[in-house]
Amino acid sequence: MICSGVCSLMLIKLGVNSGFSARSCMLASPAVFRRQEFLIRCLGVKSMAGPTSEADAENILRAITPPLDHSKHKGQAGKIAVVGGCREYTGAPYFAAISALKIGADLSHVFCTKDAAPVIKSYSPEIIVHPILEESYSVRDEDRASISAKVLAEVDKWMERFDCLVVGPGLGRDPFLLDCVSEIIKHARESNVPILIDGDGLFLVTNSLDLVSGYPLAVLTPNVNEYKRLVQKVLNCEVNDEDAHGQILSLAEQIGGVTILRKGKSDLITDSKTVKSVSIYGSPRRCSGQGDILSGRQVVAIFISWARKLTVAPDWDTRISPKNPTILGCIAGSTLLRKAASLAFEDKKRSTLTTDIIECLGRSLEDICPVK
Ligand SMILES: NC(=O)C1=CN([C@@H]2O[C@H](COP(=O)(O)OP(=O)(O)OC[C@H]3O[C@@H](n4cnc5c(N)ncnc54)[C@H](OP(=O)(O)O)[C@@H]3O)[C@@H](O)[C@H]2O)[C@@H](O)CC1
Ligand SMILES: Nc1ncnc2c1ncn2[C@@H]1O[C@H](COP(=O)(O)OP(=O)(O)OP(=O)(O)O)[C@@H](O)[C@H]1O
Ligand SMILES: [Mg+2]
Repeated sequence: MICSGVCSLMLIKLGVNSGFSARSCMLASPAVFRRQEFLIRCLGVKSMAGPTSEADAENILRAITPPLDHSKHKGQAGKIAVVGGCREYTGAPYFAAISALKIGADLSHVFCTKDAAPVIKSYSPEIIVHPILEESYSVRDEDRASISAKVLAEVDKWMERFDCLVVGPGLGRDPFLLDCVSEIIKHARESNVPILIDGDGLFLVTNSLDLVSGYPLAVLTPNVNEYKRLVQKVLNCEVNDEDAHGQILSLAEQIGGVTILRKGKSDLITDSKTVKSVSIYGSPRRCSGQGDILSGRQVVAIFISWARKLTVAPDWDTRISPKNPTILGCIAGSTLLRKAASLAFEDKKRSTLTTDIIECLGRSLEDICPVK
C-alpha cells in the first residue's frame, strides 16, 4: 500500500496522471523525457506509449494447434482460400497457399486471374487453382455485369466450405477485378467466413472501408506502407510511433472492431479492446514474400480457424488469454513465421529467401509444439 502510494505520488510529480499523453512527452526536452521514461521503468510502470503487453506467444500457439489423430477426415484440419494472383504477381498467392498446407491445413485453394493460374499450378500440384478472375483489359464494357456474376457464382459454390478467406496477396489493383473482389468480400461476410485482408486487398479496403467495417471476423495485416495509408485515411493523421498503442486501438475502433496485425520489428495485434505484441524470434532479412507466408498469412488464417473451433469447445483452457480467436490466430501465426524466419536465417544468412522460410515452417511448429 505504502509503495503504491509513493509510486502514485511520484508518477503524479512526473506528470504520469490521466492527463499525461504522448504529446506532452514530446513537448518535454529529450533529457527530461529520457529521465521520465527511466524513472517510470524503475517504478514498474509499462511504457508511455501504452500498456501493450508481450503475448504469451508459444503457449498460445501450443494451445490452439490441434493434435493429430487417426480419427479425423480430410478437411477437418482446415480449408483455406486465397483470392489473389494476377499477371504481375504469382508468387504471393502461392506463398500464402503453400504455407497453410505446410503447417497442417488439409486443402488450400487459390482464386486468381486466368493468366496467373497455369503459373501458380506449375509451382505446386497440391494447390487447387481456380482461374476465374478477369482484369479490365480482357473484358468488354458490355460483358462486365455477366462476367462479374459468373465470378461470384464460382466462388459462392465453395464459400460456405472455407474456414477462412485470404484476400489480397498478389491481387493487383485493376478496377474491374477489385469490384468483383468487393462482391466476394460481401458474400464471405454474409456467410460468416473469417476474412483476412493483406496486400492489394488492403488497398481496396482502405478505399472502401464499409467492406469490413463492423465485421468482427475481419483481420487486416498491414505492412509499413499499408498501415500508413490506413492511418491517413481513417484517422486523418500520420503514423505516430510514440503512441503506437493508442493509435492502433483507435484505428481498430474506427473500423468497427476489426482485428489489426501491424507487421514490423514487433508485430502489434489489436481487436480495439486489447493490444498484444509479438517480438520473439525474427530475422534481419526483409526479403519480399514474408508477409505472404504470414497471411500464409494463411498461417494466420489457419490458426484463426483452429482457434475458432477450439475456443467454443467444452475442454478449452479458459486460462488462455486473450479470448478472441482472431487475436489468438494472429499471435500464433506471427510467432510461427518469426521462428521460421530465424531458423532460415541461421542457415542461409544474407541469401535467405521466402522459399527457405517456408521450408522451416514445419520444423518451427515441431520445435514449439511437437507431434505426440
Ligand atoms: N512474389 C510476389 O508475387 C510478391 C507479390 N507481392 C504483392 O505485391 C503487391 C504490392 O505489395 P507491396 O508489399 O509491394 O505493397 P506496398 O508495400 O504497399 O507497396 C510498395 C510500393 O509500391 C507501390 N505500389 C504497389 N503496388 C502498386 C501498383 N499496382 N501501382 C502503383 N504503385 C504500386 C506503393 O505505392 P503507394 O500505393 O504507396 O502509392 C509503394 O510505394 C501485393 O499484392 C502483394 O501481395 C508482395 O507480397 C511481395 C511478393
Ligand atoms: N524490422 C523487422 N524486424 C523483425 N521482423 C520483422 C521486421 N519487419 C517485419 N518483420 C517480420 O516479417 C513479417 C513480414 O512483414 P513485412 O513488413 O515484410 O510484410 P510485407 O511487406 O507485407 O511482406 P510481403 O513482401 O510478403 O508483402 C512480419 O510478420 C514481421 O514479423
Ligand atoms: Mg505484403
